[in-house]
Amino acid sequence: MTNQMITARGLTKTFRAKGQPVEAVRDVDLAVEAGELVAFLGPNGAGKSTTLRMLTTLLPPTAGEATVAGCDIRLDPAGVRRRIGYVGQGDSGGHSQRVRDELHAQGAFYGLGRRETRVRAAELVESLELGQVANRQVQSLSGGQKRRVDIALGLLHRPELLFLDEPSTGLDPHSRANLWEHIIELRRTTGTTIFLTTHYLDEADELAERVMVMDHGRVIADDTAPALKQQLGGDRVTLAFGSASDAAAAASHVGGEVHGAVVTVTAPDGDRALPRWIRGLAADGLEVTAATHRAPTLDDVFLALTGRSLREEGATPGSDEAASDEPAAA
Ligand SMILES: Nc1ncnc2c1ncn2[C@@H]1O[C@H](COP(=O)(O)OP(=O)(O)OP(=O)(O)O)[C@@H](O)[C@H]1O
Repeated sequence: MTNQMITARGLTKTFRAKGQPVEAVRDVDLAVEAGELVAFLGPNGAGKSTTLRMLTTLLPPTAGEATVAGCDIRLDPAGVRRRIGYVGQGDSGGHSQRVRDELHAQGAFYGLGRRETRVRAAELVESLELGQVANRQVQSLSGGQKRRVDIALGLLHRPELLFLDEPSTGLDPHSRANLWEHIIELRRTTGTTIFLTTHYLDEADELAERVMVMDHGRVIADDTAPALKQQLGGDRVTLAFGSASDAAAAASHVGGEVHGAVVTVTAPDGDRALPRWIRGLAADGLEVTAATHRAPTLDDVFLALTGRSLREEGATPGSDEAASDEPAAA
């Protein structure tokens, strides 16, 4: 039997802005099992934060139902809040207290005894490597250190489930990698279920066990990153020719799209097809002057699903795995 940590059916949120309805989340179904690390990926305005805010009882749904950590979000919001940790987008930068005092205050907020709070705070200071800064004011810390303090605050009461809303946004690549190491280590040692939102394709791809892609308020894909890429991405092969007319003639053999003198083809086994195509085209007098092959990315998945690129929307700031489609010399 599976142990569901989050289930949602028909979750919907419609805001009103300037008298007009804004359908932020539309009829979303979710199922997250205990212990999973799930990334909710999508462009700005897709509805990720609104979904998280409903699941964490910060926002009432317009329609639909959800159970989080065994509690109904409408009937037992206090039960949900006791069992979850939530780290929103706003960071702890404004906090003027020292890190350790901030953690102790959080323990008191959750009704933990003084001794238990101190033990737990010390554990988190150690596991999130905050020892060096534990006596500094939170507002004096770096962005990455502040996010680690936020995560420690979210985990103080030992929640079964941790929601993180864009934990790494605004961090430099080194701090992002460091934060992720901590998140993964925490998950490994505590088994806490983690449900997070991100814009970063590379993070979702490499680190999450399951990726849910959201667009215009709907979940449009839900699987492991390799499965999504296999089903929807396909390898990207580009072939360059001496002229646009050669490219057009080649496309009639191999399919794909023509941009000037370059043909781009999406194929499940592009690496094996590429030498075959080059030989076949040469036999027809069409010389490939340059070629590339690359494995599919989650952006290809998003493109296949929506016809748009997440990158074009500027939704992947700092994404450092941007793959070029410019062909190199063959
Ligand atoms: N309080 C509100 N009133 C009106 N519209 C809202 C409100 N909150 C969110 N929206 C709208 O709902 C849609 C979804 O917003 P949401 O913040 O959930 O998206 P998101 O995927 O989390 O985006 P981001 O990645 O930028 O945080 C957007 O069109 C947003 O403008």
